[in-house]
Amino acid sequence: MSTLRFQALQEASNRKPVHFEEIDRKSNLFGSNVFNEKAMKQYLTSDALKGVRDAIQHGTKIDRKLADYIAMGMKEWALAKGVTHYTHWFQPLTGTTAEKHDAFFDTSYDGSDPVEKFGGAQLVQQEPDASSFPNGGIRNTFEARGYTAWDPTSPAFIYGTTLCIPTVFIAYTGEALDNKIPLLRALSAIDEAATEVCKYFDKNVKKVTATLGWEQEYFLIDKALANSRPDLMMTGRTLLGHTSAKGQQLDDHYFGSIPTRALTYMRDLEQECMLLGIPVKTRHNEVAPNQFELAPIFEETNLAVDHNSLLMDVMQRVAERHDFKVLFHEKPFKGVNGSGKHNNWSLATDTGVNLLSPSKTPMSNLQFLTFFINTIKAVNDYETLLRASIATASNDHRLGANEAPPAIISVFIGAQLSKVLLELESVTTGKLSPEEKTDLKLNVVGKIPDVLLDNTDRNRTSPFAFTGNKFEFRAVGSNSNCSNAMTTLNAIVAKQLIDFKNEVENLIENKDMKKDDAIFNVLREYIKQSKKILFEGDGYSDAWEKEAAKRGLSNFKTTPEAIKAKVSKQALDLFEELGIFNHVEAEARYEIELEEYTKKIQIEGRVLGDIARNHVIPTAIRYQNTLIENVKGLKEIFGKEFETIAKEQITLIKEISGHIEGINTKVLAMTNERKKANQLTDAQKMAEAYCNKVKPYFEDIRNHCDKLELLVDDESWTLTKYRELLFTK
Ligand SMILES: NC(=O)CC[C@H](N)C(=O)O
Repeated sequence: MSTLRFQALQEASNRKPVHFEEIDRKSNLFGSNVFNEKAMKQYLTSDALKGVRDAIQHGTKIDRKLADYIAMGMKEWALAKGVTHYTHWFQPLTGTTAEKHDAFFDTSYDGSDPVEKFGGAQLVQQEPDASSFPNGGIRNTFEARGYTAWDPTSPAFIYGTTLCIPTVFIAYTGEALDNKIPLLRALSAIDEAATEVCKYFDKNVKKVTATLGWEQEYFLIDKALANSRPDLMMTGRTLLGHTSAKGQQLDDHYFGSIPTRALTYMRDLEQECMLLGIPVKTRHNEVAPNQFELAPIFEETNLAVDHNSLLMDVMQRVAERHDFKVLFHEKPFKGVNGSGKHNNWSLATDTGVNLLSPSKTPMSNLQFLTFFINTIKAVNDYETLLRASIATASNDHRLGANEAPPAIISVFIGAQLSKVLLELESVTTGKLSPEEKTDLKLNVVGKIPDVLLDNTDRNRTSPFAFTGNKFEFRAVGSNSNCSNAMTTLNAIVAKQLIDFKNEVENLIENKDMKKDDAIFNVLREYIKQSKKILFEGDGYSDAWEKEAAKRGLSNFKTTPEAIKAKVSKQALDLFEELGIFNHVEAEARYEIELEEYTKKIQIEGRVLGDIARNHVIPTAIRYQNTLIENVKGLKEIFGKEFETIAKEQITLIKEISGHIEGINTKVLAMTNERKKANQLTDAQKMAEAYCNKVKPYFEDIRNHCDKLELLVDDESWTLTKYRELLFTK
């Protein structure tokens, strides 16, 4: 009998929910481990507090002296909470978070005078030994010149006994080495561009903040069971495994109550989130068995991205206490729903207006339409770049499969707003008559809040859907750091708003138009130019693939194809113009992503080869031997007659041999393709070889293994099965 699988099953079925009780109500706990306004007021001098506030609100630099004062306050606060270490917490291009802890504890040169020390220098800058973080050739490994620098816009927090200081990670030569720097640059670009456009409608607007509310989907699998699967442990997904007879067909998990163990985990997790100031609000079961979702209240984008990265780390740690393993992979199980991280995005002014929310007056609705239509136009013009921003080896499995949006980027706006756009499309070219303007304001623009009240339609098949007061970018993968998608989205909309302003100004200055006329004229043209991106139908259907191709929309099914858009002239110009990436940075990131893709497929190929040959084949042979023994026995007893009696067994023996042969040939062929691919020196070509030559063998090998799983005696099958992974609660 296969020991590991059955031991794991035994362990998992003996589990009881871990005892957990909330220590206080959420509102009392919220942010207690965050160096937020409340803590700063208590621990900082008024000058230091003002310094931090100015840095957050206006990007003002904090000088060294002030940094010393802030550090002093931060240290006192942290020590009072039992903290012993501090770390610069950053997000290198690995997609996860990194940290190197240092103790506050220090001594004088001769070892006397032990003290707790932490000054402005330690707060502001550190040089981690970061030579092995991906940098795409920006730095040589032998000169690990990268440093981390404090990002005061995301507050420091305590996790365990460590004070974590959110930082950017930057090369000595100034290039960004992380996910945060480009994001901050994009956020500042959209702030500037959107504020300018807002001034057409309200002169008091001084700042526009991009907001983000992510939804994190994940699978929760019993730790013992997850650990019993080498593929899950090494790659985050199952590379083989026959579909369970029961999957998500009955929707009984989706619409059922949350299983007790999972719920206890969620409560514990939510408490941690409260302490860390992550405003989680929603929890529920997701479509596939053992799949769940968690969502917070939206926040400023930089903070929201930090919170999501932190959350993913915390989720895994809390899961340990509950004997779970969290799977963030976009497609851990074939044949059932995968996991996304839908990014709900909007823009908010410092005067308290959500720019993507229609309101009561025609004027503010014209503002809404301006931002709404500009966003559509941005997605229309940069659909390939947006697709590239969510491209990863793991998300490739999800896009277009089992209730996940397709790889084609399109925008859903609902029937009502489609009607509004249709009406705006026919406004007069040039100056509008007073009657037309009044009519537009009263009957089209002015009616938007009412139409939206009835606009309850949602389209879950759309990768980019308007949902009443925000856009939901649904194509983002559950395992991704949101910053890639958010940097791109905010950048393309920023660029679009800059162009819009220029075009409106041009009409005002050179065509003698009034502001409103100019705005209507430009918007009308944008609507006409953005038709191809709008799609209201079923994004999962084959008909849409055909229609999208006719419209000239891209449909990149794999990462190597999709990410080329990151180094297109259009993208390089955009990033350069907005100061988000220079060409070196953009090229470096593209290389890093290609390399990451190649490595992921390489690892999967190796793990699959290993499991197929070292687990599946020996198990199959053992079972085949049992059958052979059985046939021999039957022959002994029945003589010639055995041929009829042992017919089924003989067929089975042959089938098993066929699959064994299939596995061996395919694994060998795959290994050869890998060797060939490894010879390639061009990163794009290598990734393509892994994608088009190596990866296709995965399905073949898997098919043979999965067939064997159905043939071989359950008792001797070593790999924990889909039904066990998905239905053990
Ligand atoms: N219910 C849903 O919205 C399913 C979403 C799906 N899990 C995705 O990958 O995006």
